[in-house]
Amino acid sequence: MSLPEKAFPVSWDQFHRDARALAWRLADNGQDWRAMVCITRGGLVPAAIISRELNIRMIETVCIASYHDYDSQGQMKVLKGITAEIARDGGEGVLIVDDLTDTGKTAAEVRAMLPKAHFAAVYAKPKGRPLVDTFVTEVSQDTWIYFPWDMGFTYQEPIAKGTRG
Ligand SMILES: O=P(O)(O)OC[C@H]1O[C@H](OP(=O)(O)OP(=O)(O)O)[C@H](O)[C@@H]1O
Ligand code: HPA
Ligand SMILES: [Mg+2]
Repeated sequence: MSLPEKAFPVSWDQFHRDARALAWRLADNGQDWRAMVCITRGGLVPAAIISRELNIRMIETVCIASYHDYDSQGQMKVLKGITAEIARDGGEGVLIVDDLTDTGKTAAEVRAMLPKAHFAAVYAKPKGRPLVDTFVTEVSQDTWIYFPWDMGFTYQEPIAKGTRG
C-alpha cells in the first residue's frame, strides 16, 4: 500500500473535542433528529459522543466493509443495511455520522439509502466534501488521518535524523 505524503495524527483528546465541535454545529442547525445512523466501524466513536451531546437515543448502524489503498478504494460491501422504519420518508430527520469522508464513496453509498438525511463527518477531504452537510476540519487529499484507536506509542525519529544516542 502506498502512503500519502502528509500525516494528520489525532489524539483521543483532540478527537473528543472535534466530535463535540461537530455536535455544536449540528445543534446550531436546530433540527430535532428522530434517529442517528452510524457508519461502522469508524462512525461508532463520534456517534457515541454526538448522541450523548444531542440526546439522540435511537441509533442504527449501517455496516460497510471496503478495502482501501491510499489513492484507490476497492470493492464495497454492505454487510448490514437500515431498517424500513429508519429509512422511511427518505431518511428525513435522520442524522448520518461517520469519522471522515475521503473519496466520498462510503458517503455516496449511504446517501443513496437515505437521500433526505443529514450527513455529518468529523473530518473531510476535498473529494468527499460535497457529499457532507456538516463537518469540522478539512485536510488535503494527500493527507492520511491517523485515528487514536488505530495507534500505539512508538519511538519517533527526531526531525533532524541521526541524532539518536
Ligand atoms: O470517503 P471514503 O473513501 O469512502 O472513505 C471514508 C471511509 O473510510 C473509512 O472507513 P473504512 O471503510 O476504512 O472502514 P472502518 O470504518 O471499518 O475502519 C472511514 O471510516 C470512512 O467510513
Ligand atoms: N485515515 C483513516 N482511514 C481512512 C482514511 C484516512 O485518512 N481515508 C479512508 N479511510
Ligand atoms: Mg468507516
